[in-house]
Amino acid sequence: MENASIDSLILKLHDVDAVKFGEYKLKSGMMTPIYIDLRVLVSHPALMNQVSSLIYERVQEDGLQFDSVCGVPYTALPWPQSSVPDMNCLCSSGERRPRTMVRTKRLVEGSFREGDICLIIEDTVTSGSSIQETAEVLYAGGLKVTDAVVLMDREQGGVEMLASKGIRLHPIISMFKLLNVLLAAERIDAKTAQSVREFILDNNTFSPKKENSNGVSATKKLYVHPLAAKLLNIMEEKSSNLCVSLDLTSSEELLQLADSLGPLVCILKTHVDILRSDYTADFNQKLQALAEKHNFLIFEDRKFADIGNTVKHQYDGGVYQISSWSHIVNAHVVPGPGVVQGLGAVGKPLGRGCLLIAQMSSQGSLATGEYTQAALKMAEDHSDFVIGFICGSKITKRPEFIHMTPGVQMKAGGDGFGQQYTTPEEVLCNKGSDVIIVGRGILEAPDRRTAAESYRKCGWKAYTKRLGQSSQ
Ligand SMILES: O=c1ccn([C@@H]2O[C@H](COP(=O)(O)O)[C@@H](O)[C@H]2O)c(=O)[nH]1
Repeated sequence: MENASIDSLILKLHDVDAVKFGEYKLKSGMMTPIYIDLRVLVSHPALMNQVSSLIYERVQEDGLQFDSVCGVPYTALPWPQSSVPDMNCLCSSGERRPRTMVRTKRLVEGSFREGDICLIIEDTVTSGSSIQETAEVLYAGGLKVTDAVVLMDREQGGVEMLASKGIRLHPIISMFKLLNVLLAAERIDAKTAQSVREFILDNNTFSPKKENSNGVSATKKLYVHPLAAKLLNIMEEKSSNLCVSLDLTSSEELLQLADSLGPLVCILKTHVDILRSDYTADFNQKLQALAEKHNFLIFEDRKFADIGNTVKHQYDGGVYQISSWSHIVNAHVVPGPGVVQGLGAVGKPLGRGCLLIAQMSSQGSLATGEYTQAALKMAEDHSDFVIGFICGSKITKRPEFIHMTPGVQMKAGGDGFGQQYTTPEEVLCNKGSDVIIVGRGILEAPDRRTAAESYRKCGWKAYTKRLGQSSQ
């Protein structure tokens, strides 16, 4: 499915007022700053044709197998006829029909055989409950439902809720994509886009997530990668969400500092390729021993960015043999999913985890908008290896992913080479990140240990404040 056709559709939907910003009430009673009203499409046949083509494309691209199609009443009720014209189209009598009609009419209209698979088509999904209600009616009629296609996913838990009921949702437009396109076209300003993003992230309707929304305790979280669970346990045990970035050129100095700061950090980050000639293979073993002694994870900030086969070798072999000693590595998403697959081939059997670089702290970074969303999608598709993100702010409420933010110092500012610093409070309380990554804020301090302790204290206080817990 071409990005350009989705982008053009989003702009046209905005033109015809199918996307509105303001104060609106959803079916559930929830107030929302954005409302999607696709009923207007009946007055715009050309636009409806474009929607139908995109639905058809999605059906083909995702290889969906089904015997008949059913639209969710009322807006999407006629959509199957135009979207999948050669298919047997059914109509279900859902909750929204008057009761008398339900009693007097068949629940499912159209011809079908018991056990047929019916594809559901919907206009907009918030919680997924309308698709679920339609599916119930179809089940009662003897049909099976495995998949549903939706034009607009508000990204408020519908995908997860339906997945929990055995229905895969295939969205064409997602809320974050829509906001990015409208923002890029200057149809909305950055403030509006941000407030809608925050609303969406704060109003997830899928209850298992709500139960885990604090996310502070590994034991409270579902579906967490074992390494992410270990990290969350370390954070709680040590009251630390500080990742220290030891960007030093001497192995000896690095190891000494690791021993000194080890008790204060949950992660120790390295750039092993900046070490000078005093690097020897036993550096890896010594660092591992310190990680055991002080209970921290090692994160080699290698930022892999090549095709799968190459990163596999870079991770596993070469001078540094990174996979043998680093619990966590990271990767740019620019090569596509092959980079995660290549790293995963090495890292998964070793129980390692990967962070995807969804955003960067440097000025003028190109890792924004759609790129960030692509990183999120890649993480979702590889959650058996990806444990979270390098990012400036929380990009997903999915509890299995940990957000780690570099470019942190006690005072906001920069370094003259494009690095941009934000304070721990801003990153953890306002941007919703989980872990702060601090390098020169500690390395250039007159007393590194005292500085690290200040960052630990301040970081943990801000994090626990956000989670509504008391700091220790
Ligand atoms: O977007 C990014 C990604 C990685 N980094 C790395 O974090 C540290 C930050 O060091 P400071 O001294 O605190 O600036 C460094 O190792 C970077 O390579 C980043 O800064 N931004």
